[in-house]
Amino acid sequence: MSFTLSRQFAETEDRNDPLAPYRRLFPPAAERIYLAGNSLGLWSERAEQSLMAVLESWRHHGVDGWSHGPYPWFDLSERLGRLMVPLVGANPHEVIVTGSTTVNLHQLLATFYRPRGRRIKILTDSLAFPSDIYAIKSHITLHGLTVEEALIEVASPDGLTLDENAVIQAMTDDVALVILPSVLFVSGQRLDMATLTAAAHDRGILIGFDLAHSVGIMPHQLSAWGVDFAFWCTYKYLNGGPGSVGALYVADRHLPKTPGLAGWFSSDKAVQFDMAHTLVPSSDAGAFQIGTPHILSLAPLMGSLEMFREIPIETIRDKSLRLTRYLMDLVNHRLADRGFRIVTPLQDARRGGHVALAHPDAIRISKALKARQVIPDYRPPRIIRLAPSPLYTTYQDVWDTVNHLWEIMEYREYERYSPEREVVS
Ligand SMILES: Cc1ncc(COP(=O)(O)O)c(C=O)c1O
Ligand SMILES: Nc1c(O)cccc1C(=O)C[C@H](N)C(=O)O
Repeated sequence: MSFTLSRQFAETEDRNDPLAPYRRLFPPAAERIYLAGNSLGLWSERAEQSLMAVLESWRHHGVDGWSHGPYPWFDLSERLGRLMVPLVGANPHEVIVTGSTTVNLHQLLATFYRPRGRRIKILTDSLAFPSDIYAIKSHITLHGLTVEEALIEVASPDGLTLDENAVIQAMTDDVALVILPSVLFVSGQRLDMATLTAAAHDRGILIGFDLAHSVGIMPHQLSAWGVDFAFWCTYKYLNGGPGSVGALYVADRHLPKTPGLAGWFSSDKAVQFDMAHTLVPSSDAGAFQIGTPHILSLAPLMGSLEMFREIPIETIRDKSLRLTRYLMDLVNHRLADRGFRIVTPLQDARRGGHVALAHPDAIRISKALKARQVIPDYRPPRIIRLAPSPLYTTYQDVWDTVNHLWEIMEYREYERYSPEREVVS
């Protein structure tokens, strides 16, 4: 066995890892091998500290917490938006922390989907996250159109990945809007957002991306690529906690813009408390907020985003790629002939932060991993997703995971588990 496949290699990599000190800030990472950070990132001490600070501010200041204390709540969404700017490659006024992935997509569809004449269609893909499809269908029907006439879901050649050329070919002159994921949630394929954006614009089509599976794990250049809008969550690689507030980006050239769904937090902050019945929308992305920010669901994110302020996103991407490459190498060498197939693209530029393994016994293997305190998740069709999170996953975690898989297969341990799905996974 070559040195790179040995556990000593993993130990050496961990010793040389510039992000190693951050793992100590995530105590649960030492209690199990947590590889579900692409679903819900782990609790950190920093997140707890900022949550406690907000609770203390509420206790101490009451209603004055909106304007007093270490983190006044009134413009917290804007300030957190600015912390997010380096992660998505935008200008500060283009980003706001608000809503959730799905709610933000509703807001952006309400704002940017304007079917006119022949251009009535929304182009998306057959592998998109279901919530995005439900939101898109809602807006099509709200416009009095049928899904059959106005939705294009580009087919996948293999049920797991997309061919970007096929997506571009589907950008016909009846398409008004393209909505795509940056990284496919099952296979982990990363789409070429720059090329897709240029192709959409060449054809006079607006384009927006769901960044749920790429934010916090890789750099983006939304402004430079010319993306019209984007939306994402903060509870995966950004570790904001369950249900933490999401975020969105709207390109400068679309600002100022009246939001499709307005509320009093869409207001220009200088006049919001005039309580007038005519909305004066904020001139920046803050206009796409609706009601009172969910401060308790923003609070942990403040502490969590401090870590991202300290670390260049390129350093995170570098470790992420090294971890996933190492994982795939180990799977190829140690689990050959065990029925696994890596469905995530092997090229660095074409994959996101997780590795997806197809196996006929994926559910039972996932359960056997969990029983060994290794936390993956399962997604149809027969996919085990493994997401190393650079702030807290070690190379030794990766080596140990593959070793657990080897033992589970060697001793047929997975046969002890039922193939029934769990309700939430
Ligand atoms: C790609 C993608 N889009 C949308 C969602 C829905 O996010 P939310 O439930 O926060 O609206 C998720 C995750 O749940 C997701 O992974
Ligand atoms: N948002 C989630 C939830 O509320 C419960 C369980 C899982 C989730 C997820 O985020 C799953 C995730 N979007 C996925 O990639 O499958």
